[in-house]
Amino acid sequence: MGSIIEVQGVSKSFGALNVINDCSIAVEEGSITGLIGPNGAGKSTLFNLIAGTFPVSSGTIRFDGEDITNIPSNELFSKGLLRTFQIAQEFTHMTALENLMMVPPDQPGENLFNTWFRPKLVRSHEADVRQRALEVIDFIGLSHVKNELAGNLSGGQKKLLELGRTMMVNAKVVLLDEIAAGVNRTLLQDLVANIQRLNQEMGYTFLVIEHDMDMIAELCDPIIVLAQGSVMVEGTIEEIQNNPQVIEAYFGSDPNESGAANGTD
Ligand SMILES: Nc1ncnc2c1ncn2[C@@H]1O[C@H](COP(=O)(O)OP(=O)(O)OP(=O)(O)O)[C@@H](O)[C@H]1O
Repeated sequence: MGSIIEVQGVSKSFGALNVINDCSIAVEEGSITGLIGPNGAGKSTLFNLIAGTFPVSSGTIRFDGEDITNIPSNELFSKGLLRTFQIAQEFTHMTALENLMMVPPDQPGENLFNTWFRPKLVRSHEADVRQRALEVIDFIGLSHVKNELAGNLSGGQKKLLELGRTMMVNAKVVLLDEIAAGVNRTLLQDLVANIQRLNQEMGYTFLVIEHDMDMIAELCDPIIVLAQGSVMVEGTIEEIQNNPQVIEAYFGSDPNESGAANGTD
């Protein structure tokens, strides 16, 4: 398979601060690609550029062969490029199931004409969406809390719900930004298993920013290491862990003191 995301020679500055410097990455379709790097390396900024949250200063970004440089995030969302950041704004006063049902864009119910003049169409569409939401909530293992308010879910359950929301639309690529943060080990295993299932069974491609190196090691191949806004090295977990440049970037000149490549920060 070819690349589904291609970042070519992208730079981004905030005022005088050059955060992304002539950066090029390619994300293979069907992969779970990791993006790691020391604090301040520019990982989140690169995500924001890919997801259309910030405009690039220069360079091009392609998604599924199409030039998407500076296309706004809502348009990318409908093309199937999703970032959990934008779907994390779950409505805390709504139930877990309702949160899933809120996701599909262009619901007939949102159209005034349909609501007033074609109520049957709205009702049947709602029934389809509800059925889909029930399947998704079962898939992610949250059926037992489907009627719980989203605000009452644990941190890990919210992350699973965020992942579930990507299943309500036809996602092709999902950008996961530190999804393991604050999630307990049991739910982390559920998250990992669900990401792998979405990858294998539904063909999702993932680009994953993660500080949890166990999760990176379990999930990601290849792994791209970003340092000072450019790619330092790309490879398997073994290649990354044994790369002297990576060890230097993370731990400075004396890796042995820090227990190299096991806890990134
Ligand atoms: N909107 C912004 N305006 C100005 N500077 C910014 C902005 N966003 C990020 N930066 C700066 O860009 C640099 C890279 O930040 P970024 O969050 O992309 O790094 P990161 O690799 O994701 O770091 P971390 O691992 O700590 O999350 C930092 O120096 C940060 O202060």
